Amino acid sequence: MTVIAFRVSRTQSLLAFGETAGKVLYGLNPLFYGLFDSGVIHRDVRQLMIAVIGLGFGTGINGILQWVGTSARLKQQVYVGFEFSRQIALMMSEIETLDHHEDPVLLDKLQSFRSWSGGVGGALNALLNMVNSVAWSATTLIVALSADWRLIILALLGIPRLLLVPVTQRWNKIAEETGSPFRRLADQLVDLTRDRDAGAESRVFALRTLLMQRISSSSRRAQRPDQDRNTKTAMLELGNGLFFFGGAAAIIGWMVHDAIGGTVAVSALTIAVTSMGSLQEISSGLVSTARWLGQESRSATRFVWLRDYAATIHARHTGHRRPPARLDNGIRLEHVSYRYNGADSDALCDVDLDLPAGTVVAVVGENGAGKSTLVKLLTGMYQPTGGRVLIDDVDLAEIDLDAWRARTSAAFQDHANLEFLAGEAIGLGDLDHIEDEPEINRALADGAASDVLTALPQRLQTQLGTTWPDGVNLSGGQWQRLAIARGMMRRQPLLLALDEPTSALDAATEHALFDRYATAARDAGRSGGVTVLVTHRFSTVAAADTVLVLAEGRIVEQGTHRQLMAAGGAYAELYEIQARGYR
Ligand SMILES: Nc1ncnc2c1ncn2[C@@H]1O[C@H](COP(=O)(O)OP(=O)(O)OP(=O)(O)O)[C@@H](O)[C@H]1O
Repeated sequence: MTVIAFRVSRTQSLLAFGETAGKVLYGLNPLFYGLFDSGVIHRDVRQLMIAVIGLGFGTGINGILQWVGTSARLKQQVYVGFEFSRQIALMMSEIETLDHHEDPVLLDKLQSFRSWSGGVGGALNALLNMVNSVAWSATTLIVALSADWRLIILALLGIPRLLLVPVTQRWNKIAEETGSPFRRLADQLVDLTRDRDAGAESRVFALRTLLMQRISSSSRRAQRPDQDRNTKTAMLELGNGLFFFGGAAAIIGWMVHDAIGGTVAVSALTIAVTSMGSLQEISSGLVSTARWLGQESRSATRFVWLRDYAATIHARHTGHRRPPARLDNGIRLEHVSYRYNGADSDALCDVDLDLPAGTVVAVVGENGAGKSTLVKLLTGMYQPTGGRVLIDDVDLAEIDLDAWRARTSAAFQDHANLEFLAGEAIGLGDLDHIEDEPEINRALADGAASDVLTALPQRLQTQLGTTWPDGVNLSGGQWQRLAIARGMMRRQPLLLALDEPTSALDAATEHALFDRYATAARDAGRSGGVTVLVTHRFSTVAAADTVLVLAEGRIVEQGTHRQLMAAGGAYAELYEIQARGYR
């Protein structure tokens, strides 16, 4: 990590070492104090001059070097902090699947990592502190020993404090990890107070007091391990301080006794007294450096854990085959099951299914039936825990996921409200055409969203989102239609997955849109692409080539609208119930 820190900004890293030179100069001060006392006692002007120049020069240069070094360190810390945030974002975005967004262990680790990212930013800081402390302690020790051998005992008195560092490190690690879930909870609750949509609900239901209570209680629970750790560390430090200063007082007393007897020079006594403070400071410096290093190494361990986690997921998906240019047979699910991490039953269970090339498939079913899970397996967001998804007879696990994604498109109910320029928010659906206005307008038309654009003051150049200067807010339905248009950007995808993208639209608009998808899908039949539409509205799916009815993770009915109606099963019954509701 230190190497990365050094690479991020070499100049600042090198300037930061100015402090080390300053520390060496500062370590010579006891020598000049001793010289000064001796000069006064022996009325030696030369000694006095050297002492005064030495002290003045050392202190002045040290001040400048400290200033240069500290400013460089601070800048360095910010640069390195950014670099590590960038690397985390890169690692997270490179993970091909979505499982990690739902893994509480990973989320807690990420929280610890974020909360203590100062430790990462301070990688070089910790190293510098160590180098500074070592340079300073070596200079001080040489100066002290040149005055009196007993001063080595002063240095040894700081050792127990250093030996106890692993104990405090353990306390720190426990405190950071125990507090992490509560810190994450507190952060999420604070986010709820900032989020506009959650803000509406929290006002309607008068949740302010409850939210504030929960924020306070989770913050308290997050801080409690820190407080316990601080109390224990303070007690330990008190013990260490008493031990050091008790021992130091005995040694100085011994030297004073000898000075009165004339066997120790007054200058040596001065060096002893001034060194005592320095040695205590040095031992504090070394202890806090060791703590920094400990925190740094814990952050590094989490960083490495995250990197290994990302690599494990990468390794799970080793597929490197290209997806076909067009689908001849279509997509087949062969005894596919999927169970979420920690769940005790399958969300999808032994699904055996053909989605023929060029067809439009509607998926219906009650809440929790497994519809979204099916879509996520088709788009490769999750890998089946059993069975295979075959793309023209090739297992999706053998296909390069990035390449597969480049040939698929989607729109989701939980779409992102991308607060970019309107044109970008749509064009992102196909990066090669992000600035291609005709294509963006075509996608808007295919997604029945052209009128959303008409209402925007600067059309495609309109900034979306009122949190930005001149930003425009959209209604839930308008955001959703832009998300659908984004999904329409890619021409002739092999899979177009539409997971309830029309839930915020009225039934008539959804019906019209779905008919349009069906026509577009048949027109685009040249690529053999499969269109999968998930919906709760049975009335909109009549145009589909196949309707799948899912219940509790299984396909319970399958056929055309007519066939299913004629069969008089669950589909026909639910269709009738919904149709009565609309009459
Ligand atoms: N991240 C998750 N972790 C654990 N279980 C999950 C997760 N997501 C979904 N499930 C469970 O898997 C099952 C299927 O969920 P899925 O979201 O696929 O249903 P759905 O048919 O799309 O529902 P809806 O119509 O409400 O969107 C449900 O029992 C749900 O509780």
